[in-house]
Amino acid sequence: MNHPIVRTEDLTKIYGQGSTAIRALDGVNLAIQPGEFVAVMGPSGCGKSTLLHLIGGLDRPTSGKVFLDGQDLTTLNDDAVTAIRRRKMGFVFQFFNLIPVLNALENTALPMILDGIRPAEARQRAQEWLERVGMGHRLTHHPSQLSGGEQQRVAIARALAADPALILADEPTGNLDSRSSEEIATLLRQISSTWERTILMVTHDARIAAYADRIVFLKDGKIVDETILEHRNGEQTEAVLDKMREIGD
Ligand SMILES: Nc1ncnc2c1ncn2[C@@H]1O[C@H](COP(=O)(O)OP(=O)(O)OP(=O)(O)O)[C@@H](O)[C@H]1O
Repeated sequence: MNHPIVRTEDLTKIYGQGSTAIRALDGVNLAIQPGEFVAVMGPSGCGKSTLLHLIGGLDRPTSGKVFLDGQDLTTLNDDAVTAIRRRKMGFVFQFFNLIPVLNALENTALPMILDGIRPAEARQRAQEWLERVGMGHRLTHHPSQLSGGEQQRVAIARALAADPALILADEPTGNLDSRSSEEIATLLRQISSTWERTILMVTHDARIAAYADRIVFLKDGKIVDETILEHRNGEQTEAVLDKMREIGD
């Protein structure tokens, strides 16, 4: 078996104290293999965002560990976690988070330039990834000149261009219509299958989750079920919906 890119060990997050304490995550053990595309689903408030934030080093657990590429993030100071986040993780958000005054190429190149990569090389890598995600014809467009689906493609190129070990996607289709959502899910599938990148995605949408290799179901902060998908092209949406009903939405 491969060495996992991500592994959590009894990951627990408690918000607040005493009688108002909320156990948002409760002893989560999850391993994600290189090149795997994993979706996390579960009812509202079950801890999906908390899990993504802890793995992404955006917040710290109450107890338990997060290993990224074998390194325990929970033992590092904030500066070291920030450096790992910048070099080893790519984030994709629901609202794209592109910089309005920069064009697609500049948005994609900026994180690399901030990380010390020469601007010419950063722009070249940015252009290559924009072409791969189907945005080669929109390099000089600004976010306001792009559709939601196109903006998300730019955000995905930006996340990939720095060659991260892990892509974390938080409701990447949450702000898109159903056609654009399926196109973005198809692109994420391709990023995993063709370019062998590792993806952890949180989603409410069973149709989108059905493009992953594996779906992990969370409830009340615990992993309660897991489904390995055979088709990975959205065809098994009904089976995912059945599982969600079984778990209780
Ligand atoms: N900063 C915080 N302070 C206190 N409680 C919090 C905080 N963040 C999250 N929670 C609580 O922790 C639990 C898990 O929240 P989380 O946002 O991880 O759930 P989720 O599954 O992502 O929900 P949704 O699907 O609605 O986005 C919820 O009960 C939430 O109210």
